[in-house]
Amino acid sequence: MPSPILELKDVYFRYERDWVLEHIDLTINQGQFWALVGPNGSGKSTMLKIILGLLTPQKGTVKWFGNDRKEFKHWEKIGYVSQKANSFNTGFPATVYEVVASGLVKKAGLFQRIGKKYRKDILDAISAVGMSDFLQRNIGELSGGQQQRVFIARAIVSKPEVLILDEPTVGIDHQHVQAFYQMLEQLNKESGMTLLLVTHDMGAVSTRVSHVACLHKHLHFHGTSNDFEQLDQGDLSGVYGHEVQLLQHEHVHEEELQR
Ligand SMILES: Nc1ncnc2c1ncn2[C@@H]1O[C@H](COP(=O)(O)OP(=O)(O)OP(=O)(O)O)[C@@H](O)[C@H]1O
Repeated sequence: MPSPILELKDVYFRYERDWVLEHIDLTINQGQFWALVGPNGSGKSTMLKIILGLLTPQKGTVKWFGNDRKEFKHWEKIGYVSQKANSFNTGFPATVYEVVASGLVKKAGLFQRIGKKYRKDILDAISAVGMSDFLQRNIGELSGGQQQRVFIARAIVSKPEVLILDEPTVGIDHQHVQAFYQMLEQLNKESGMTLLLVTHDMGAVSTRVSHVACLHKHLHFHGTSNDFEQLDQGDLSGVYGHEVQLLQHEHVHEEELQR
């Protein structure tokens, strides 16, 4: 039996009068690679905040590693790369090596020098995201996609068991997006790290991930990516109504808008 890492049971959440999330049941097991997809306003960020313990659902339970969220203390097991990572201040004077090393501050202690002891961990994390050739490069000199890889290295250098990524491809140009997903796939397969990727880009991820959850207030589908691929257009329209077109072609629209 695979061990559940994250379990949401019958979760409901509202900010004001209307429910934003209703009856959410989701179990993520060790080693799985999940995509949480949904159109704008479907509740992805809200669900993420609940998962990260930043919001408390009015109903239902959230368990991490079998422990109720309120009793769960081992947040170091969870790595998180926020959407904001790719709007990094490009004037910040730190090298790739230093940015990744800063991911160890909690583990090594703020006032302790992150010395030789952790050098291998830092180099391994940088290598896992394919950035070994840029060790001494200033972070501000890198492209959006390269910066995002460095932030993932910073999140994984302390060896979390789960990595959560919120719309990680937003600042990445179109031709590098597939290489970026490939890197995540490798991270999942080679190190067995459990991944949860939040995105509205359903078409781009469904072949890379092992599982898909489609959110639009409810979880309309959650299961393996193979089962997801079997859903036909009609089923998807049933899930998202008119928004299915937007979901599948949003990246094209974005490109057109930039022209
Ligand atoms: N702080 C808040 N107060 C009130 N309503 C909110 C708040 N944050 C979000 N909402 C509402 O909750 C619903 C879900 O929003 P949420 O940001 O979770 O969706 P999302 O899928 O992450 O959207 P996007 O892809 O645009 O980021 C929306 O109707 C939104 O307007």
